[in-house]
Amino acid sequence: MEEKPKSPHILIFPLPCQSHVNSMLKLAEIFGLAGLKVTFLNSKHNHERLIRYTDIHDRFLQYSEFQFKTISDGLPADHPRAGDRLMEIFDSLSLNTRPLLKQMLIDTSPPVSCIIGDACMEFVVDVATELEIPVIHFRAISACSFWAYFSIPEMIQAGELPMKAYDEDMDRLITKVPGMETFLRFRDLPSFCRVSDVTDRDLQVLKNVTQQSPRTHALILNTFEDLEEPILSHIRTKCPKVYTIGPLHLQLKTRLASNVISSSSQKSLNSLWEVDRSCIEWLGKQPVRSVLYVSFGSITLLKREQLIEFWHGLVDSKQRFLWVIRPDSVIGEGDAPAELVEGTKERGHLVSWVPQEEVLAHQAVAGFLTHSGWNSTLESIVAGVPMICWPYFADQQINSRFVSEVWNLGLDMKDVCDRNVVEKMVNDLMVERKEEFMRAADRMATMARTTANEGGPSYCNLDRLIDDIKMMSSLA
Ligand SMILES: O=c1ccn([C@@H]2O[C@H](COP(=O)(O)OP(=O)(O)O[C@H]3O[C@H](CO)[C@@H](O)[C@H](O)[C@H]3O)[C@@H](O)[C@H]2O)c(=O)[nH]1
Ligand SMILES: C[C@H]1CC[C@@H]2C(C(=O)O)=CO[C@@H](O)[C@@H]21
Repeated sequence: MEEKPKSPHILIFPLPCQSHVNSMLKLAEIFGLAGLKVTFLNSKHNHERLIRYTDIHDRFLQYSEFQFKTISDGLPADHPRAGDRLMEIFDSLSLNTRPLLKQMLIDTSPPVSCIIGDACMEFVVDVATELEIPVIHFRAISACSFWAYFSIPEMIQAGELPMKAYDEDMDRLITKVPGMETFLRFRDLPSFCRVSDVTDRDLQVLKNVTQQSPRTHALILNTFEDLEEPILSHIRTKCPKVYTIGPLHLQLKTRLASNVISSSSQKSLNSLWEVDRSCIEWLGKQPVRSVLYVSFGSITLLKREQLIEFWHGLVDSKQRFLWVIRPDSVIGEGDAPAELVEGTKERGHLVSWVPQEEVLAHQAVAGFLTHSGWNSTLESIVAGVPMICWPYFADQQINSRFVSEVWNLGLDMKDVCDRNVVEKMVNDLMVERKEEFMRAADRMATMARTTANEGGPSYCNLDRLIDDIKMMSSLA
């Protein structure tokens, strides 16, 4: 009798950072919908907060072949895991988590047939190779950011990195990122490139992890061909097998809607904090397309003076605004300054955490002042909402350049925090150039929805990925 092909057992392991967890959790749920056996490996810290603030366990109970496992990220419980201190996680993972992962893989039964690992974690490829388990990389950033990181060795070789001195010409063009020679400035590079010494720890970490991706069976990117094809063709010269499956949040929604069995709620899993739904009621009282939504993601930290500059610019713009100020996001303070809360009542609404996809889809929202995190950028693209970009760190700098100069979906406020600039850009986006940006955003939103709908390129790529994983497992 023909031996039944082995069914895959996939271990999905994100960088223990909220947005990476949430992206890969969406992929995991799609695998659950496809009936695959999945072990989702989350850090203890993040899993406890997911349990506390979402319906994660009930939501995944319906997938009989799905299990959560947790692992220590090696950081103390009170570590902020935000701002630039987040970079400390890399050493901790490599030192503390690596041996735990190896032992877990040895002990897991049935054995793991394929690891989908966050491409930020170099040690995963090393451990998997030692145990002869195939690895597929998932990188939670844009193709353009990935490609800039991948080109760091060439930039160093050509003397384009590091910074020359602190009076560096931040607007000098970078020529060693193929496909970006005509518009990429030094200031648009990932923030880890703003160093005067190429041995800088963070630069080395990001350079080295990105160079690992060609070692893996394939690379998964949460993007789509219509958005980044020119850059994807460059990446494919180094990583031949790239699966573009984005926008992932839209793919999941599409697949949940067409799955008669799934009882999954559409409630957001993007929660490391209590979601405040008062914003939806407040939005319901605002005129159509009248509100600027303001949020800087799950990691950004702001100085008090920066917060005040944004506040004056928003109030002076005379536009309505919904502003997320995350509980841990103001350096040296707890919540937002009292005078800011008091002075905001007339046209603004302050909240600590919102269901962002729902907010961006609301008819009252006409613009998004964002830090250009990749998930926020994709969510804004899908919702057809133009952006003002104020990048904080990592891949955000290059995302904001593409939003403004390549995709024409908004304005880049990089490296500036001034009330007059905030006021002017808000008025440009919400009044002066509103129709222009809305038209461009609507065109891109249509392309995003087409690719993620059944039969679209991203949808079909994800089906191909599932078939690829099944094939790998049957050959194991
Ligand atoms: O009130 C809020 C604010 C944000 N979000 C969600 O939180 C996520 C934020 O993700 P993202 O926009 O990617 O920003 P970060 O949390 O900062 O993400 C980190 O990880 C990303 C890759 O996953 C990188 O692109 C970013 O630069 C990096 O900072 C999004 O899905 C939002 O929908 C909410 O649900 N409610
Ligand atoms: C901790 C940050 C360093 C880089 C990581 C990342 C990436 O995939 O390059 C994006 O932003 C952050 O989430 C991670």
